Amino acid sequence: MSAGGINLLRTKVFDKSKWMQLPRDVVIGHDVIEQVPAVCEDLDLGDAVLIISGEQTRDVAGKRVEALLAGSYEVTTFSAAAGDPLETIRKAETAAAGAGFVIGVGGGRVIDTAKIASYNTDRHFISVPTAASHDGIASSRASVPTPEGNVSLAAEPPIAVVADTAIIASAPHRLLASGCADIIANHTAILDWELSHRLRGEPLSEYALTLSRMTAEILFKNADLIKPHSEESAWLVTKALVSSGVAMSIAGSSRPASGGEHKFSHALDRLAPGKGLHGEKCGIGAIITMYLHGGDWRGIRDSLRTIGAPTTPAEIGIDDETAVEALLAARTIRPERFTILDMGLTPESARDLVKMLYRE
Ligand SMILES: NC(=O)C1=CN([C@@H]2O[C@H](COP(=O)(O)OP(=O)(O)OC[C@H]3O[C@@H](n4cnc5c(N)ncnc54)[C@H](OP(=O)(O)O)[C@@H]3O)[C@@H](O)[C@H]2O)C=CC1
Ligand SMILES: O=C(CO)COP(=O)(O)O
Ligand SMILES: [Zn+2]
Repeated sequence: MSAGGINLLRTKVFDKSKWMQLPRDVVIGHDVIEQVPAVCEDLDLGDAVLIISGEQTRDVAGKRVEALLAGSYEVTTFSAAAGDPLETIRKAETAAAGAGFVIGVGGGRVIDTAKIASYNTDRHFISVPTAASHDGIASSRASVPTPEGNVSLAAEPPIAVVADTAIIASAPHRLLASGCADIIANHTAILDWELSHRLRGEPLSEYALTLSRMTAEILFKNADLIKPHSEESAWLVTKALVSSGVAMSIAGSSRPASGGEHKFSHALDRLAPGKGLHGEKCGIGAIITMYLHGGDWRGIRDSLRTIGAPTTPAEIGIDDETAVEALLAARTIRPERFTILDMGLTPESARDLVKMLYRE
């Protein structure tokens, strides 16, 4: 296979390409909300800003951001009140179209609304999380519940993240514990990804996978340092959430942080709406998927307990039969995402798993 001394096998044209979108400024720490004007100035995003926040988070931090920017920018506000998410997104898009850039100040739902509205109107987006409850803080993905199930959408990656640990530490501890559970669930998300790679040839990103695993391991090892209303805990968890979001951005999908445990959580979103937080449901699901992978499921359960996150469906008001239904329905959510829950789970085995692993 050689011509004129050149090995033809080795001259194959390299035609891979990838576009990763990562935040430009990430500011984390005590009282950094005061840095929002400096960040906007640094990024030179225009004169008109739309600030999206929620009913509670507007009081927690949205109004402060409005006040900080009022002197220098034309400020409009949008309340992403809980309700039909798709309708809220459409209304947010209309508001975003009239502004130069968008700031989302709130929890996961508010950040996702701001992210999608920015993407669909081609506006830059700044993420100001008020709680360390989910790893969408810094990612280029959004997760939206629809009547057909939860969809993972491409969204505007934040050009900046401003995470004030004083605000995050004063949020209800349940939100921080939920964020920890979302990260701990990366352990099983990765195992599902590797399984799909081995069985189905799904491409793996070693960098995204390693970053996601490392993030989960750091949190897992430091579970006993996570305390309610501690700014140091808020710091540790927020950094982990940013890092997990970056892993998703590197992969160009939520695969490094979302496997069967997330599909179980999304099935519960539909079967038991309003019960439990996103990360809480993912952590509960990860106990079962880790057991099925033959891994340290007790370790997952114990670290969730240490952090103060729930470990059984009953703790979030979900009965065992609904959990069984969610385990079985998980495979119908994003069916192209192959996970351990696609490997022959039956109603009987799902019932046995729920009984055995969620005993107390
Ligand atoms: N893009 C991604 O990759 C990801 C997206 N998600 C999405 O994020 C959402 C879940 O986020 P999550 O944060 O758990 O839930 P929510 O955004 O629903 O927030 C839960 C509640 O906490 C309140 N809250 C937030 N911060 C504070 C605070 N500092 N003090 C007091 N109350 C506060 C919110 O108030 P308010 O009423 O003001 O909103 C809301 O009532 C889901 O929609 C999920 O799909 C989750 C993981 C990853
Ligand atoms: O929640 C996520 C990662 O933690 C995003 O995952 P989904 O794509 O399953 O919504
Ligand atoms: Zn998640």
